[in-house]
Parts: sequence; C-alpha cells; structure tokens
Amino acid sequence: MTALPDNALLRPAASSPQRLGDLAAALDLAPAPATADGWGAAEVRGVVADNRRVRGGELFAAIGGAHVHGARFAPAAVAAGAAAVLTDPAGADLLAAGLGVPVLVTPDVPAVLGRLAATLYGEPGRALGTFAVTGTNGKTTVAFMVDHALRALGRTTGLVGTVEVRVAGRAVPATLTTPQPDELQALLAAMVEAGADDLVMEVSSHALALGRVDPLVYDVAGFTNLTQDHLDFHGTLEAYFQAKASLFTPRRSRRGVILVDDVWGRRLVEQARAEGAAAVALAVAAPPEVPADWRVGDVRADATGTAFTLTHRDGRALRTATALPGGFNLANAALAAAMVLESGVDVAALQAALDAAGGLSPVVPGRMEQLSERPRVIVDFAHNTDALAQALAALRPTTAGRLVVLFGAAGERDRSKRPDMGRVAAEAADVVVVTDDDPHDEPPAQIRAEVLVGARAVSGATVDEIPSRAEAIRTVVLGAGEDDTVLVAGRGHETVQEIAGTPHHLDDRDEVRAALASRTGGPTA
Ligand SMILES: CC(=O)N[C@H]1[C@@H](OP(=O)(O)OP(=O)(O)OC[C@H]2O[C@@H](n3ccc(=O)[nH]c3=O)[C@H](O)[C@@H]2O)O[C@H](CO)[C@@H](O)[C@@H]1O[C@H](C)C(=O)N[C@@H](C)C(=O)N[C@H](CCC(=O)O)C(=O)O
Ligand SMILES: Nc1ncnc2c1ncn2[C@@H]1O[C@H](COP(=O)(O)OP(=O)(O)OP(=O)(O)O)[C@@H](O)[C@H]1O
Repeated sequence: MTALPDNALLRPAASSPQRLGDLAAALDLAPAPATADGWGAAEVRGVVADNRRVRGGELFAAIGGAHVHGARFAPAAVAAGAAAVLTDPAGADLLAAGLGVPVLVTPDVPAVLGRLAATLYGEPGRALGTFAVTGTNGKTTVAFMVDHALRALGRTTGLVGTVEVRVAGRAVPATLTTPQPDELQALLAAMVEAGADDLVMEVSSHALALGRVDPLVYDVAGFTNLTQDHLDFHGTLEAYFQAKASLFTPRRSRRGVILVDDVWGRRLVEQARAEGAAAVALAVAAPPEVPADWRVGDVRADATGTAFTLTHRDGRALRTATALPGGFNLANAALAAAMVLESGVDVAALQAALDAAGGLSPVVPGRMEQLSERPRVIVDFAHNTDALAQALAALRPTTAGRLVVLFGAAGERDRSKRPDMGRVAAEAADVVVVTDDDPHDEPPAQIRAEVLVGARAVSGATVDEIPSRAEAIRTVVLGAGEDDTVLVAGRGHETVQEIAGTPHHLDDRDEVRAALASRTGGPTA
C-alpha cells in the first residue's frame, strides 16, 4: 500500500465532533443490519474517502471505484482510527462482520460525500468569497490572475488548481485539478482557519460530471473556451460542453462571466440565461455584432506585454496589462478582471490595486515560462490541439529565426487528438520534434506514431522523432540558433513521467536549464 502525503495544510486543525445519528438523519443514511444499537451516539470529526488519509476519529467513506471498492480498505481505515464507515450496499456486502465500528449505508456515496463533508466542517464555503474557473484551456492561468488581483486588493486567498494548492500564502503540490469532495471541503475549512477571505479554484469537467464540488455555490464562475479534449471521459464534445455548462446554473453559481469569443461561449450564455442563471458576456476578440456586457478594446501589444481597456455597457472602464505572452493571455487577463469586478469590487479600487501591482502578470509555473532569451526557450503546458496552435501562433511574430516545437501526447487519453496535434505543430513550426509525454501504460512508440501521421501529412516543416524526452530536449536546445525559439510543450510544471506504469522524475524546466548550461558560453538569460 502506497503512503499518501499527509499535509496538515490541507485539513483543518480543529473540527467539532458530530453525532452519527444527527448526520444520518440530515443525510438520509441508514445503519447496516449488523450495526449494534446505540450507533447514533458515536461521534465523528471529519470524513475521508481514502484509508491512507485517516488520522483518527473520522468517518471512512468507502466508495465503489473504477478499480477497486473502497470497502476493501475499511479494516485498514478502522485500524488507523476511523470511528465509523459509510458505504453502499455492494460495499456493505464486502465488509466482514466485527469491524468494531458503526457502518452506515446509502445507495450512492459520492452523491452525499460533499454535503456530508460540508456539514462536518461547518459549511466552510459559506465563509469565503468563492471564484471558479472552467474551460478547456486557461483555467490555471485565469485562476492565478484572479488570485493575483484579489491579493492586490489586500485580500487573503486560497487557491486550488492543477499546479498547486495554496492556503493563505503557503503552497503544496496538487494531485487532481479539482480535489475529491471530502478533500475539497477539508481544504476550505483549513482556509477559513488560516484566515482566508476568498477561494479561487479551477473546476474541471470531470469534477462537474462527478459532482465533486457540490454543494458549493460559487459567487462568480468564469468560462474560458471549449475545444476538443477529454473525449475519453465524456464521449462527445456535446457531453463535455454540458458538463462545463452545469457550473453556470443556479445550483452551482450565483453569477457567471462567459467569454463569448467562441461559439460554445455564446451558446453557454443563452443556455445559462434560459436556466435562470445570471450570465455576463465578455467579448475580447468577438466582432462588435456579438452582444456583450464587457468588451476589450484599445489593445496595445509590445515586447513588455499587452495593455487593454475593459469596458462595461454601463460605461465603467478599467485599463490594465498583462506581461504573459500571446493573444490568449489577453483573454485570460480580461476574464480574470471581469470576474473580480462582477464579484462587486469597485472599478476604481481594482484600477488602483492593479496599477500598484503592475497589472495582471502573476508567475504561472510551466505556462509560457521563458527560461532563456537567445535562444528563446519556453516551457508550456499546451497538451491539446488548440493550446498547441495558440502557443505557437503567439511565438511566431516575435521569432526572428526558426520556430522549433517539441511535444508528445499522453497515453490512455483522448487518442483522436494525436494526429491533429501533429498537424497543427507542423503547420505552425519550422521544426517539429515528436517525443514522449506521459505514456502511462500505453506503448510509447504507438503514441508517437499517431502524432507523426498528422505531422508528416503537412509539407514544409522538418519532422523528427526522438523517443526519450530528456534527450529530445537536449538535442533541440543544443541545436538551436541564437534567433530561434524553442517551445517545449505539454508538461509544463509536471515533474513525474509515467512510462509502463512506472513513475520517473522528469522536469522539463530542469532539462532545459541543464542543456542551456552545456551550450558553448552558456545561456543568455
Ligand atoms: C475518473 C476519476 O476521477 N477517477 C478518480 C477515482 O478513481 P477510481 O474510481 O479508479 O478509484 P479506485 O482506485 O477504484 O478507488 C476506489 C476508492 O478506494 C479508495 N482507496 C483506494 C486505494 C487505497 O489504497 N485506499 C483507498 O481507500 C479511493 O480513495 C477511492 O475512494 O478516485 C481516485 C481517488 O480519489 C482518483 O485518484 C481518480 O482520479 C484519477 C487519478 C484521474 O486520473 N482523474 C482524472 C480523470 C481527473 O479527475 N482529471 C480532472 C481534470 C484533468 C484536466 O483538466 O486535465 C481533475 O480534476 O484532475
Ligand atoms: N485562453 C486560452 N486559450 C487557448 N489556450 C490557452 C489559453 N490559456 C492558456 N492556453 C494554453 O493552454 C495551456 C494550459 O493553460 P492553463 O494551464 O492555464 O489551462 P488549464 O485549463 O488549467 O489546463 P489543464 O486543464 O490541462 O490543467 C497553456 O500552457 C497555454 O499553452
């Protein structure tokens, strides 16, 4: 059994014990037949769905998963100090008699888990201003930007997302983009305990489809865009869209700010309003005939970044800038600013705060992160077709020499995007190097071959294949001319590469730095 990191930052230090009988009555949970009388008086002080996270006194929620039933771990959870177990009928059948603690049963454990955790931790979400960001690309960047703006306003924030979880200024690496319900509510309680005013989080389509964030109702939800991704999980683009759309309903948010640059955003505004949600439209690149509440204008881009004015139909206007490169980061910055304004912050207050903070330019690890200037080497997280195309398009105008891109595709994930990624790379770059990403359990050569089919169908670019990612990085960095731009795409901040089920340490940024150091004369940063 693998041990999980038990980071105290991720849970409240104190939580008041609650009677099992009260919880069962509130959440409609029934005792399993063999549960001894008097179970209702037993007390629990939290809930965990993974036995490796039990510290003592919690309710262990044993979930039927895709790989294993959590009930198998109930004895280990009880041995670690769990005071009761909640499971479904299939889990109850797996439990041996004589577990020694009360067992409660409900038909669908994940469906009650969030509410149970929120109840146990005192509804922490209600004590925080709450911001959620969803969309195929840009969630992490927008979340960092909203967080940056709120902190510029003097607020204490908690941040939850793909790169890290941050509680009032202290950070730990994240596991999922959006944590499981029991972990999320514990995290919110830890944030409240640490004195946070606001929560900013990324909400993945998986989390929405699986109800991970319920029963949170966000004050402001933001939508970036929708392009093909995650079809392995959702099946169709329509199902993927509907998962995202569920965030923009009164059940999950009070107000939505929706970028209407793409057709999905425009559809989302209509659908959200039809369902009675307050949906605010934001146009950045959309033409003037597309109706919008907030619109971006007077865009000035130079080597230091992009300045823009965000104007509301009612005349309110904010002028600010972002140093993060690319047209998509203008859209990300505008969305972040509009979300903060829609939470009720006064324009003059945000203007003053952003002026003092130098605009919306947080450091977002592994997102268009520039590691050297000549050659310009950038590590980015683009790992789907649209993100790759956009990242390359953002770099082309400022590349005097060749534009070189190195990337692969993840194994066991949305196979259909692989040739498309190869194609857009070969269309936009001069040199394409196809390497491994995270093959997981899939044969890496097969993944590369599927990417290469798309890349080789385009004439013009030089296309190479270098299986080892570290070797590929070294080769392109050593081979780059001073005027070239090298985009190392796909893994961003990630540090573990999984090949044939085995994790290997690999940090693209470290590999790039090492290669730069061995170029004659070293890098010019
Ligand atoms: C589809 C999905 O969301 N799967 C999640 C689910 O896995 P599973 O159903 O296979 O769980 P399982 O391994 O069968 O275990 C069943 C139960 O036993 C428990 N268990 C298991 C082992 C053990 O030793 N002890 C124990 O108690 C588990 O905590 C679980 O409650 O429960 C696991 C435990 O919490 C998660 O790690 C796992 O996420 C996997 C790793 C995953 O890849 N999720 C992806 C699809 C995901 O959610 N991604 C999105 C967005 C990504 C993006 O935008 O790019 C995200 O929000 O991260
Ligand atoms: N608004 C955007 N539109 C298109 N591409 C973007 C946008 N913002 C960022 N990108 C690209 O997508 C990559 C991932 O960005 P980011 O991490 O902010 O998105 P994300 O939605 O959090 O991604 P993931 O869900 O995979 O964690 C970036 O590295 C960049 O290449």
